[in-house]
Amino acid sequence: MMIKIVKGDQIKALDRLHLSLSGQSSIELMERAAQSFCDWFIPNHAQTEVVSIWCGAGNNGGDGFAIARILSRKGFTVEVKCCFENSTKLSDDAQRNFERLPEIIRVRPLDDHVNKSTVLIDAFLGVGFRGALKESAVEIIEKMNRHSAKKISVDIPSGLPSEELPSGAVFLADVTVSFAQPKLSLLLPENEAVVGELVVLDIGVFLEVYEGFDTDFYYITRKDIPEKHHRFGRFSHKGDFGKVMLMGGSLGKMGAILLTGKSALRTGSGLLQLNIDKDQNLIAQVGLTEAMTTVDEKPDLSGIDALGIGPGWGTENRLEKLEYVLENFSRGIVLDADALNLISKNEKLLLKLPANTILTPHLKEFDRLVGSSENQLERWQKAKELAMELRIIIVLKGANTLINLPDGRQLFNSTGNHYMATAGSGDVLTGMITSFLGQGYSPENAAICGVYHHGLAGEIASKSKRRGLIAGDLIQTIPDTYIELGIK
Ligand SMILES: NC(=O)C1=CN([C@@H]2O[C@H](COP(=O)(O)OP(=O)(O)OC[C@H]3O[C@@H](n4cnc5c(N)ncnc54)[C@H](O)[C@@H]3O)[C@@H](O)[C@H]2O)[C@@H](O)CC1
Ligand SMILES: Nc1ncnc2c1ncn2[C@@H]1O[C@H](COP(=O)(O)OP(=O)(O)O)[C@@H](O)[C@H]1O
Ligand SMILES: [K+]
Repeated sequence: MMIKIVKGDQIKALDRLHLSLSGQSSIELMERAAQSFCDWFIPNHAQTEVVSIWCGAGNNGGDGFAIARILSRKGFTVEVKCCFENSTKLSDDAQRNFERLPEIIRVRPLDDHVNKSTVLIDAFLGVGFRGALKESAVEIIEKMNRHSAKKISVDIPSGLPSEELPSGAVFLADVTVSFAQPKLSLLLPENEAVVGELVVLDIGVFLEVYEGFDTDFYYITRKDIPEKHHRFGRFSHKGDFGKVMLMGGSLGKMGAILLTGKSALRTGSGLLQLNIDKDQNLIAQVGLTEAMTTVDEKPDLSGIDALGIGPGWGTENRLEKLEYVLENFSRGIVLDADALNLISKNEKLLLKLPANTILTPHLKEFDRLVGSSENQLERWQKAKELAMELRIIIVLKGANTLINLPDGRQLFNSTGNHYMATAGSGDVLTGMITSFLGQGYSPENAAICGVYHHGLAGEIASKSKRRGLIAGDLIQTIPDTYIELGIK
């Protein structure tokens, strides 16, 4: 069961359902949210930081008061800035947490001067924000934005609607720490400057609770992955791990298909065959000793469990070969890079794609396929429609890669980081997804596991490599992703 990305205005109902199922009280859930925030905050910040928490009158403010209490008890210097008039009635849970503020915390009224804090936490408006901002709220947001401190939003930046782009003043966060599930607007690239780094914290909302909510958007988390993996036994042999064929590479671009091939092997493929140009055979054989090669224009596809096509391939004189494959193979195909570019130039190929073919375009490749979009929301919609119409899977790559399934579900990935924006990292993904297909995973699970492990490899590798991360590091780190997830 996967977390759904429930709309902002459904979150209250979601909470109610969780509370009735769990027997928890709303104040306990708020405490859990505040505690999770602090569990993330404390190891990432020195105790010498001076923290100013700007709290509104709703439950977002309630989170802020609870965070203030917990951080103060942990030794941080904390002050609370009340972003409401004295006469304002606070929400019940906000009021209770306001009353629980320890005396050591300085509580500043709305009109008090700006202080010398080094971290500003925005707990002013959360998902309960509706309509146009009141003038007084605009002033508060602008005041927060002028502050030179590091800026962290609780749940969502104040003024940002849950599903759209901001239409007025909005808090500009360096980091947004969201609870339970990311709100859709946090995943829009257009909102990057508003959201900053995105952290999503599990606050223990029961997964069953999500079932009744109507949305096609899902969020893939760590919990979803182990159950999707196949188990292999003591008597498993290399045939059980699948035989994959990869087509790609061309003069000057052999590296791409070699990366894809190494990635497939590291992901667990039993047998790998590279189909490459005849004059590039030596490079392939020397570059990847574990692989077999074929140089046939119409290679024998019998016995192949999955095919990955496109990295480094070029589009010159490839049309006939791609048609041959699409007409003669339907066991599991991943199309990437130049295979996608070839389809963009020959749209009729789209109609030849066997059901459940996996396409892995980055944004530009996707736009080449379907035409440009005004914004990311429109692009997501087009990806969904195309996947449904052709009964295929479209893996729209980028931060929070979006997997579009034939039944209309759209799954956002939660792993990965910007250090993965380096040449060849998409080729690595193609190898991983093809490998899982070859190991007998359903196309949906191959796409999910491929994308999740790929991003996780990026996270693990970037701990030591940072900006120096290259695609080869991702490949070397694939085995660590199995260890990290406890998959044998
Ligand atoms: N499952 C969850 O997601 C949980 C959510 N909690 C928190 O609860 C928040 C939602 O709380 P609420 O529903 O009380 O709402 P918020 O606190 O987000 O917003 C309500 C407040 O915003 C003001 N407001 C709304 N629209 C405005 C406008 N246009 N201009 C100026 N002011 C405006 C209201 O007057 C009210 O004071 C979440 O964002 C999160 O921080 C947590 O406490 C517990 C668990
Ligand atoms: N900012 C980012 N955050 C997370 N993942 C990213 C980011 N930038 C790129 N990636 C991932 O890296 C890969 C890049 O693929 P692609 O653009 O095809 O690269 P190449 O063509 O060089 O192989 C994709 O899987 C993408 O999701
Ligand atoms: K906020």
